[in-house]
Amino acid sequence: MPAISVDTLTKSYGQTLALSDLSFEVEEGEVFGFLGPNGAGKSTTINVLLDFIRPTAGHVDVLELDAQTHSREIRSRTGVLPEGVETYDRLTARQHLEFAIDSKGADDDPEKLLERVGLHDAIDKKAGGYSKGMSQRLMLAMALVGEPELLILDEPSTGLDPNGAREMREIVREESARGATVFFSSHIMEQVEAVCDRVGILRDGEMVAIDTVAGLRDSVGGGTSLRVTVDRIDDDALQAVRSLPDVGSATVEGQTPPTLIVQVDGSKTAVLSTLEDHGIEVQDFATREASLEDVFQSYTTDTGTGVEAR
Ligand SMILES: Nc1ncnc2c1ncn2[C@@H]1O[C@H](COP(=O)(O)OP(=O)(O)OP(=O)(O)O)[C@@H](O)[C@H]1O
Repeated sequence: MPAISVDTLTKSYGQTLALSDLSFEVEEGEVFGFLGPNGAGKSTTINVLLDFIRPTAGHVDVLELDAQTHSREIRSRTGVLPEGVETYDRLTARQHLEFAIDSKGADDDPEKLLERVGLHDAIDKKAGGYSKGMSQRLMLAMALVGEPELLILDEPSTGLDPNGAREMREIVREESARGATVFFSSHIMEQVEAVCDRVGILRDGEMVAIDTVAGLRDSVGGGTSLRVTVDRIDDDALQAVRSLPDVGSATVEGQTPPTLIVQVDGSKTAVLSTLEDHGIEVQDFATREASLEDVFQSYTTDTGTGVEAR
């Protein structure tokens, strides 16, 4: 049973087409990573799920309810960590939590929730004095109120240090273990890679890929990334590398010296010899397993090859 079902969703802001015929589903109990570069439409999608904005066309169900006509019930069963921090300067963490618990009709213990997010020491301090990371932790504690069936986290790692980011991942895992569905937008690949069952990559308002992390890696070439430092590069040589049967994508990173990042499934020597056939000197090369970062790059930059067309 899908927890979120987005069907041919289109949203225009005047002349700007933010979402174009977007369709996807998030299964109940799944941790779903929603990735995309700035301006791809992630926040717009989240705002439609919560009925903060209305679609231009299409239909969205959340927890099997129509997102537009049942938004109150959906919000009462959903925990939301919105983009940007919206704490009240004059209220303490405890007061924020009491407010959230009251408005959801829940009976959580504010102290326990703040302990979970590592903010227990600041429980009676006013949020006006909080760092960005502390405010983010507070917002996460508020999202957890009432053991929601669905958690919608918009860029949850914003402002968190590495410890905070790790704790956030642990909380996502715990929430998933108790059966919650987690929908989580990010452009931080490591976060997504570490916790998500499936990932959708949004680009210019369209879903360009949706799969498990392993599946996405395979789709860009068997999971190996070859990094080749060359003395120079030209379009002919780049195209020749891209047309090799085992190459998923090839991008140029940096110019002094130029470095090619090639997703390759199979023979790496073919890449090196193709470059040399074009009179290009290979100065250095290294291979590593493709990270989700490589996958993201190949789906969201124009310099990748036709993975989008697959
Ligand atoms: N209120 C608005 N009015 C006009 N255009 C908007 C509005 N909100 C978003 N847009 C446009 O819609 C597109 C999608 O924006 P959106 O904020 O949904 O992307 P995003 O993927 O969340 O980006 P980011 O990662 O930067 O938060 C962008 O082109 C943006 O400029």
